[in-house]
Amino acid sequence: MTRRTAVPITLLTGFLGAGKTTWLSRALQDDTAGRVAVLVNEFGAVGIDHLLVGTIAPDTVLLDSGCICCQIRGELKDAILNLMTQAQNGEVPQFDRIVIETTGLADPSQILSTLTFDPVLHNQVVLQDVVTVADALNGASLHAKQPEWVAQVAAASTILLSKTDLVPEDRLLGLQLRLGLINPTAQLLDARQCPSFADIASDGVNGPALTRSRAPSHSDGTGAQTLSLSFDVPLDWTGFVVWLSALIHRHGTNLLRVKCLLNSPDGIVLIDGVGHTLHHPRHLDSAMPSDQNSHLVFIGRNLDMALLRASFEAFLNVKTS
Ligand SMILES: Nc1nc2c(ncn2[C@@H]2O[C@H](COP(=O)(O)OP(=O)(O)OP(=O)(O)O)[C@@H](O)[C@H]2O)c(=O)[nH]1
Repeated sequence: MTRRTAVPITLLTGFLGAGKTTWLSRALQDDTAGRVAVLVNEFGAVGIDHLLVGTIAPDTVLLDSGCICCQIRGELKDAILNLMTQAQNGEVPQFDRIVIETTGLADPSQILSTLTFDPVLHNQVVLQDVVTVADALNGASLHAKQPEWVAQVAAASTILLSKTDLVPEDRLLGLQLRLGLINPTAQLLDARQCPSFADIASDGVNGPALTRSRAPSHSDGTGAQTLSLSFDVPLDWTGFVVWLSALIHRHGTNLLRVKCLLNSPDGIVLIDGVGHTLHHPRHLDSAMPSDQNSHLVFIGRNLDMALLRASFEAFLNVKTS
């Protein structure tokens, strides 16, 4: 029996809303992508990213809710081993690379340790790249205060700067300097100019920065909370926009991430917010959960999530589950 060589793993990390899914979707569509299996870990009871990526890579696996780095490391290992077995049995297509997209709140050093030192995984997979997407718009202010952001930057073999189109050159230079101070060995690239896995390949000199990561470790005590709301009735758009704007205005610094996949009369719309920034809504052709419900996910710190739900329901006159 021929023994399969270890499958390379690309660990894709970056703070909430940095642009991980955007870059990954692009890389998967590149002609040189090859055969890729994707594992997505999301913070929040309702996964949205796997739906977006899943339209491109149908075998995308959503890991159960919970942070990969502290709660479900066993599940990550099982998911990898399951994938390998399924590919061997012909139940899923063969793949030459595994990409793991972590939640924006994961400290990669814990995951690196599992991938590198687990005695079973050790023979099956090899960690090839640690790619950290750093948000040029929010990186220098909002994210830099978060311990997970520092840990992600510190662990990178490649840092992909996203949203460079949204910031002036001088601000970009400031952030680049800062990133270089935290992790002087990572290669620093513009995410929009590097659309493929070949672009981000580290040269082997850097290697995954397991031992260099001295950033504070992430624990459940960071105070991050998540709220997921689902509903199946049409939404009052004007009311929703007013409510969301007020929420972001009031809680922008504590509200780390908003993601809404809405079933509207005009089709499926994705609304994306990072801190105070609300990105342009995007119409999606597919990527709707089979239940056809609308889903909202909020991630924040020091927020009263019960109050947030009550406020949404009262303002929009919608009952959520
Ligand atoms: N203008 C601009 N917008 C971007 C860029 N990259 C990402 N975005 C937008 O930023 C928002 C968040 O991007 P995602 O790719 O969902 O970020 P993420 O890191 O996967 O988010 P989480 O999984 O929630 O942590 C989306 O609305 C994207 O369209 C970029 O380079 N330029």
